Amino acid sequence: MAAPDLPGFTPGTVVTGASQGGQYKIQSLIGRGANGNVYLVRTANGQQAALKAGPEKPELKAEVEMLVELKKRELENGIRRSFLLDADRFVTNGRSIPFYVMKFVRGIPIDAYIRKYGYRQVGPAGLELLDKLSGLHRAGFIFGDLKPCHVLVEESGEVELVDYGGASPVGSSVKQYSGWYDRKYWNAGSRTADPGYDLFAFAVLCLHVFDERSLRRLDASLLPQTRSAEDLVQLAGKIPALQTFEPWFKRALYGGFTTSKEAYMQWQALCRRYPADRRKGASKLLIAAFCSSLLLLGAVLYAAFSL
Ligand SMILES: Nc1ncnc2c1ncn2[C@@H]1O[C@H](COP(=O)(O)OP(=O)(O)OP(=O)(O)O)[C@@H](O)[C@H]1O
Repeated sequence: MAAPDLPGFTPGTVVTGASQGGQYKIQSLIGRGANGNVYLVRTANGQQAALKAGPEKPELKAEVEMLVELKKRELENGIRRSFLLDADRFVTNGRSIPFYVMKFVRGIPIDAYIRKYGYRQVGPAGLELLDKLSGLHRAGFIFGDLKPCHVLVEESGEVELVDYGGASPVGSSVKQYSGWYDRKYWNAGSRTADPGYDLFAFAVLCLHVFDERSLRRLDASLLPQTRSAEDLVQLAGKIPALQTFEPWFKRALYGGFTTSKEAYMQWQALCRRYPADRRKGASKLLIAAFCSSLLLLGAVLYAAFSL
């Protein structure tokens, strides 16, 4: 269920943090999540950012605490570029509303991105995603609720995870998950947070993006107790566009990776065997076609004038 409207969070309002004084001017509502609403804002130095605010709820509090902890561990690991920019409270109309500010991701969900730019984009986008997951795992967390709407891809190809509400410390219980992406749903492992949980979800995400109909059919044909990783491995083997990555899917679905770095390395190696980047290929083709038509036009004009 989406969060309710927040009084005072209208375009033009300046949200001021009660303890740290950060100021954010609301531009528009981006969307509503279960734990709060996400707004596009402008910071005091003119940058765009995303601000999530919601009623006082333990889930939103946990989301902020997780992001604060992640930022701390990233700083310890020398990673300066953090997703979390600020976390504070806004006092308005006698109410104190918790909020946090994060990087604004100008991207589209990974499934829409692959449909828009061609199936070969799964190679580089997958690699970027595995890199992000690997950083998160090194910091001691798993993402948990990995699904297309939580993986946004920017025009540049950069991948960003949004909605850390399902992130859980390694070793704890995964607190937020979604049907197909959950390995327990497929009787393929527990809901204890480990890197393999996210890798399994990424494998199912690919099956969903590339052959939703077969995945749906498979799911409908099985009883809860008969679902298995084997069924997903077989499905992966039948999708021609994913054939290059078949050994990777097998390992991820059977829980064969010890770390996400290992998964990243194997994906990277398989990418080298993957046909060339369509986006670049397509633009090269367009340039070649444009140049040929110019040459043809020149030849026709030359022939016409020399007659
Ligand atoms: N940093 C961000 N930059 C751009 N868009 C964002 C950002 N964070 C969230 N969004 C978008 O805002 C909307 C609400 O996001 P939010 O993460 O709160 O919830 P959700 O993922 O839609 O739902 P739920 O929390 O119920 O799983 C989504 O459309 C999401 O893509």
